[in-house]
Amino acid sequence: MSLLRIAVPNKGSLSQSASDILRESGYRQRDDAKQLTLTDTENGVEFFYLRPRDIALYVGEGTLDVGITGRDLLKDSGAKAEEVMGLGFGRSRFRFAGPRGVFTDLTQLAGQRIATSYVGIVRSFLEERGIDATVTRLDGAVETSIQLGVADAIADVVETGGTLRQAGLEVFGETILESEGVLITRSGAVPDGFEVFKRRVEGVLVARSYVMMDYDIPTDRVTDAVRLTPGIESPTVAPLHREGWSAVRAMVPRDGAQRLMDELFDIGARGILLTDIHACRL
Ligand SMILES: Nc1ncnc2c1ncn2[C@@H]1O[C@H](COP(=O)(O)OP(=O)(O)OP(=O)(O)O)[C@@H](O)[C@H]1O
Ligand SMILES: O=P(O)(O)OC[C@H]1O[C@H](OP(=O)(O)OP(=O)(O)O)[C@H](O)[C@@H]1O
Ligand SMILES: [Mg+2]
Repeated sequence: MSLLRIAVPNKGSLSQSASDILRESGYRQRDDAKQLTLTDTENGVEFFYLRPRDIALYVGEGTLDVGITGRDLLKDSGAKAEEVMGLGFGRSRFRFAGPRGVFTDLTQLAGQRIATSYVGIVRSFLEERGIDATVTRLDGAVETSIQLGVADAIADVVETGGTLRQAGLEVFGETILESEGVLITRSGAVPDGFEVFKRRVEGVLVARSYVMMDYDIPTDRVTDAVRLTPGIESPTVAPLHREGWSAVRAMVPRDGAQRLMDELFDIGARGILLTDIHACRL
């Protein structure tokens, strides 16, 4: 059987998190940052560690079957690859920014020079809005280009906003794109072995966002309790040895789990336990 060929970021913001999610999904990952490829025959996959910016290209061409990259990089590449799912890490916003107090509106960009590492995204965004500006590609440290007189405004990845602040810049206009790490395949293609890979990764994402909740409750209040913890399919309800009591087990979203415990306690639940889930198949 042929191996599923997967592209993984070799450097940058997405690299560590991408390897982590693959490892949690049960795949082997390199332990030397200089390693270029890794074959995991047991799991039927082969990993290629590549620049995140190049990954959509390889996948779009069909050279590699699956890739992990940023949504912004995928969009910027114009490659014939499509997002299968967001992976919840490497979250950022792609924004226009300029010197403090200079720009308030996107229309002011007309006739200006804009520096960015994401020329594809910026050009199509401006074109859609009929704004005519000069877009210049820089490799990085885009924030400094205004001070150096190369550009009037920039478009760049903003995470905490710290870099912009340091450069005396501020964002303006609507957010161009909300980005995160994404799983991609060639447009319209479902490579052999992809379903299993996808299910494993999905299992990790669910395990990260859900926890298992167990509690005991008087049987006459089970209906109310189950309304609070409906689970994914439906909660498990089992009789306790103690007459008139039941045990309930259900997966609940990690966010808000503490509040849920308070509410369950209020309606009479006791022995409420929260447990991490490490992996699952739904
Ligand atoms: N704080 C951040 N800075 C840069 N990119 C980020 C950040 N957070 C998430 N990302 C995402 O990482 C991807 C860019 O990865 P890439 O490796 O090209 O650049 P990088 O993380 O800036 O690394 P470097 O510039 O050090 O090579 C994009 O999808 C971007 O949205
Ligand atoms: O909002 P913040 O939390 O400050 O993060 C955003 C900054 O991080 C990235 O730069 P990076 O460090 O990758 O350098 P680069 O510009 O050379 O890519 C990005 O290009 C922004 O400059
Ligand atoms: Mg960078």
